[in-house]
Amino acid sequence: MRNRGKFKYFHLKTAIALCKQADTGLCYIIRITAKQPGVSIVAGDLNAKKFRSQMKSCGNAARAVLEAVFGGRRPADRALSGFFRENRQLGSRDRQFISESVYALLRGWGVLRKFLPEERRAGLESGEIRIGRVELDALIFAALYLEGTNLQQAGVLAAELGIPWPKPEPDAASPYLARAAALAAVFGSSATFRDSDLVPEWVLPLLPPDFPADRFLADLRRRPPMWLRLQTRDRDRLAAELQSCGLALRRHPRIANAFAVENPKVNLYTLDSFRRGEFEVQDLASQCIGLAAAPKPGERWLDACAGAGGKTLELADLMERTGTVVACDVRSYKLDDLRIRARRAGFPNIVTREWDGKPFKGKQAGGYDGVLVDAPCSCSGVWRRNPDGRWTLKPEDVEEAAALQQRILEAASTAVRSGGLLIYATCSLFPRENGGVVDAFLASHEEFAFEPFEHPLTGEPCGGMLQVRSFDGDCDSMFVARLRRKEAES
Ligand SMILES: C[S@@+](CC[C@H](N)C(=O)[O-])C[C@H]1O[C@@H](n2cnc3c(N)ncnc32)[C@H](O)[C@@H]1O
Repeated sequence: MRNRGKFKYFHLKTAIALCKQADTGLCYIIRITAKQPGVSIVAGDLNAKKFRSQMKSCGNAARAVLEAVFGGRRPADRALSGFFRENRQLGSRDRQFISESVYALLRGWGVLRKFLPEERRAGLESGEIRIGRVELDALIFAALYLEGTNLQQAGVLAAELGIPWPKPEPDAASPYLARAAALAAVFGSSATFRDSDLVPEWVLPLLPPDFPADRFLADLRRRPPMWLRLQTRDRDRLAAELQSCGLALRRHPRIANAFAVENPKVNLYTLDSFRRGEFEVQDLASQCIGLAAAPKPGERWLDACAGAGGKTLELADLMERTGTVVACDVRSYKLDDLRIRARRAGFPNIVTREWDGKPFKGKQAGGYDGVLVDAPCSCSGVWRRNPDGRWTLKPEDVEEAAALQQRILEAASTAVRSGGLLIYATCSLFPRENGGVVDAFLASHEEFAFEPFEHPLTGEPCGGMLQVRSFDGDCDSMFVARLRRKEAES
């Protein structure tokens, strides 16, 4: 750090510095040019006073989220929405910065936790101690620096905390690990880092044997884009309308209804097109489940684990609003959201029903052309969006999930008619919950067999089971199996 009159400079990169004007508190990212002595402002005027108050809220939010997550009370998304509900004075920019910082903290936790002394780390992760304010601010700075996306804020934080700007080794093979090492140097930590720090140690051995762990781990460093599924055939008109609202959209090359939002800064839920039910936010991997099921118009389908109905709506849309999709869930309150979504889009072919999770009887038994079982799972496939799950899931949870999935698949399969389809899906990456459950089911159900289908994202043939991976489409990861019940001999 250097003092020059009323400016203080904090070096960010070789030729980039953060400049804080002492009298006004305004901060600038500046470029120091060799040709033209002096400086040019390249980013922002960030008001340090405002930023300090934003940081205070950010620290409060981060503490509330870490305590909820590690105390086993609530997942991060719910803890953060709770914090925003209790702090209604926060504007949309504050919320965005807070949310980005808290998620950066959780995404990089495997690296960042190494900067804490062992005892404090253990106490914090077991929910027994509160994290100190300075410690928390330093971790937020480290999280922002590590991801390299909010460097201006990281620069101001470093200045406030008196942390020298880390200097990563230039031309390192992994800039991310180089930034982690540079942080360790400024924190006086002797920790060393590997890509695999981004998940607990037990995770990689449970992935499929040929799984490209390097690509999986690289994806865990950033969240996937938001994906929309358009629910109207008038796609060009809707895409143009969304673009005119300031959204930058990228259409998936193979799936006509799937659009990535490159700049999710607009509140989608306030748009007229959303109120008309013309699109839903649904990850690309999740959209693959409906496409693998490929229900036909006029058919009768059962969505046995419908929850808030993301896939129910997709099935109903693929059926061109004809036939019937019966949406069930053992937690009937979850169907409330589904009803609202179905009404908003005016689907005439969705009905909801409670289910006790037991085998179907009477007319329901064998009463459906297709049954979808989108089973509750470890959710390891959505760790890009919900990074806290990486730090709270235990190996025994995977075993428990597999046992539950087996029971649900067994019970739901009774609703498939002779010659009908049974689709099993999870948002897990672990074969124990995926192929393991399907193979065990088939071993005691000779009347079902795999049915090949096309990979919705690539068009490649799949032999009846598919793991959609995050790097197949910059999305979440999901598993799907397509089974057909053999025609009964008459
Ligand atoms: C992965 S979520 C479903 C998500 C939903 N299909 C969607 O696309 O939005 C799994 C659902 O299975 C339900 N479920 C069904 N049987 C269950 C059981 N025996 N125990 C726990 N959850 C069960 C959960 O309530 C939950 O809503």
